Amino acid sequence: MGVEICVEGLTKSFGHQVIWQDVSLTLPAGEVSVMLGPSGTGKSVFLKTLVGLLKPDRGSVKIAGRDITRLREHDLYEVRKLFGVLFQDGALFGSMNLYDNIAFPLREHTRKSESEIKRIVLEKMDMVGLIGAEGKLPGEISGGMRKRAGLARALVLDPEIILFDEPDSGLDPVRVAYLNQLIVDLNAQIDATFLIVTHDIASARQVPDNIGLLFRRELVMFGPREELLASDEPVVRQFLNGRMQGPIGMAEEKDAAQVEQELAQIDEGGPADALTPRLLPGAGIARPPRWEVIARREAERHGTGVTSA
Ligand SMILES: Nc1ncnc2c1ncn2[C@@H]1O[C@H](COP(=O)(O)OP(=O)(O)OP(=O)(O)O)[C@@H](O)[C@H]1O
Repeated sequence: MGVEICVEGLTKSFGHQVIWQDVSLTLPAGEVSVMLGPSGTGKSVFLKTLVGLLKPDRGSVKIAGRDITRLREHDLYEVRKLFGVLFQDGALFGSMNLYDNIAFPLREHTRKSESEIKRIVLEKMDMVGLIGAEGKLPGEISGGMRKRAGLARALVLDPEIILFDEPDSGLDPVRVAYLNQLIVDLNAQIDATFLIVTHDIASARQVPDNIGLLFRRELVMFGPREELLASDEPVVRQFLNGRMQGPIGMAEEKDAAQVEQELAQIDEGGPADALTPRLLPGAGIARPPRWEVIARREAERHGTGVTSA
């Protein structure tokens, strides 16, 4: 079972540049959450702060009840073992084949025998569909395969929390669809707490239990998927619909009068958006028990049993 992450009043600056302030949210144990936000709003900084790679100016990050912002390096090292992180490019060592890349955390952080390591590496490679590619170098495979190899490596220490930094960047839509399915299947199988930073709205609509949005140095909203997808908050609607009209500008925020004029001109036409159906785990993979509760909640809000297929 994954662990809950409870963030309270978190603020981070670099020099005089405030990245975000007073961020509070709870990532529920075992659930999938997505963090959205325009470029440069500090999503990667947020991930790094959760894992203790960056120290916030103020606030707390409680993981399994311990505030990691106050831990000494040795204790932080222990807490970090709860995490698996999938970096944007997979962060593989270019001179090592996939097997050795994936075995690396086990050889570094455990005293397991090579035969035990082999069992675990092959199990994780099987989970991400990479069996047969053990001997390949990262430079010899596609971007999608590199992501999956990075994911297998993030899984070998059986993490309670997995952070994904733009897992879909640089992938074609079909590979993104496969990766999303893999993420949903993995969550159902290992029950860890997932946080995904992405720019891909289609993924954000289908995959998570919860969605958050960072903008103007603040967390505009964080809550259940169906709540954000139905929100009238202009920033949320603009972002989820990928529109130019609204508070988010090309480089900076726009002035209030311009935003008001643009919003007045939007004709959304037709009935309010139907709730995008949730991506279900693949055949043979049991749905986590929480899905029943979520399906009921979504059906109540949207009037149909869209998620209980
Ligand atoms: N170590 C650092 N020192 C100083 N400034 C930093 C550091 N790391 C990040 N920043 C600044 O923090 C801001 C937010 O960066 P971050 O990469 O978290 O944004 P992001 O929302 O992930 O962007 P994108 O969606 O484009 O990946 C940027 O202005 C960046 O320059």
